[in-house]
Amino acid sequence: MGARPSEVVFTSGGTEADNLAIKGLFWARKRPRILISAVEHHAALDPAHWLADNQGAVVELLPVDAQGRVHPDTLRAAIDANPDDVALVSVMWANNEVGTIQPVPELAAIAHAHGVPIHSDAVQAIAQLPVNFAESGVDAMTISGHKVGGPMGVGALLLARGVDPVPVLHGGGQERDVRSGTLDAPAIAGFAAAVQASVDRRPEQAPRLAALRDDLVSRVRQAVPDVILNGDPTDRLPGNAHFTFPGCEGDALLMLLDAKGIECSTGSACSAGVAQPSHVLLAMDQDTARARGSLRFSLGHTSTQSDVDRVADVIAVVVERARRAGLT
Ligand SMILES: Cc1ncc(COP(=O)(O)O)c(C=O)c1O
Repeated sequence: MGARPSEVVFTSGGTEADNLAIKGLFWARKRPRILISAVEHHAALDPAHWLADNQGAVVELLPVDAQGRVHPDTLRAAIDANPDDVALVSVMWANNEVGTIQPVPELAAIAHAHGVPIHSDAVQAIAQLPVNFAESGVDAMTISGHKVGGPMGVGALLLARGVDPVPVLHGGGQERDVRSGTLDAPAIAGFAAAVQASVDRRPEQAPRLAALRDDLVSRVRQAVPDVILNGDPTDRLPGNAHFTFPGCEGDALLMLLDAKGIECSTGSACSAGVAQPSHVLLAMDQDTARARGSLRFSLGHTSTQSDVDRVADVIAVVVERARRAGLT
């Protein structure tokens, strides 16, 4: 991934890596403003909000366009307002709900032009997109084992040389003294193998997934003509298709599809079960009803054409039934 061994700080997963980057850089920089995109995963948003509630941080949510992208001019204007006050910037590589890819190298160049460190959560991206830590220009990058087919409970913060966040965990001084604690070597070995396999296989997997996803999108559109594809139509994670089915409750769709053996997700998988419209869709200027009628299909290395065929075969009937059940 373009990181030197000394730039890999192992953690217990993406959540810890995001917390270390955001809290640690905020504490190290001793400046108030945290510029963070409005569509981040809660693992990045919540530590920023916690710092605002408890440590005097000023969190500025960078707005996104209707496709979920932070425009470079938006970041430039936010930093320019007072460059000396900015502790850090955090913008994810690709969104976990709608799949939109952010212009991270461009954003990194803007942050660096002002001497501000930038963190990117690349948890969703590394198996599906060419992500190179050194070339991206970011100072800190979050990755996680279980999103690349590796074990749960292990991840890493890639941390450029000379970037020194204040530790969240203090103790034995492991991992550059940034993350103390005896490392879970078996989990790390599994994580390393999974990252290696996913990076090696990406050149054939990504186009295969994109073709399956495109087929899924076009057949869902044929079956449900008023369906809306959320996120960027092309510049998105190859395995992501995120739809709004107008007039439906996402949870009703989820249950009807589950009964037919199809697993998908409303909102972020990590926050499913919490009956709130997705903050990502709301940030994309969607109204609550549209946000609540949304569903994400994720394709991965085990997905096949017959999985897509199955969705295409049942989606019209399922949507019809969910519409009759109505919005609550
Ligand atoms: C974009 C993103 N960041 C962070 C996380 C949290 O990672 P972990 O579950 O390894 O703590 C997730 C998990 O889904 C994610 O999708």
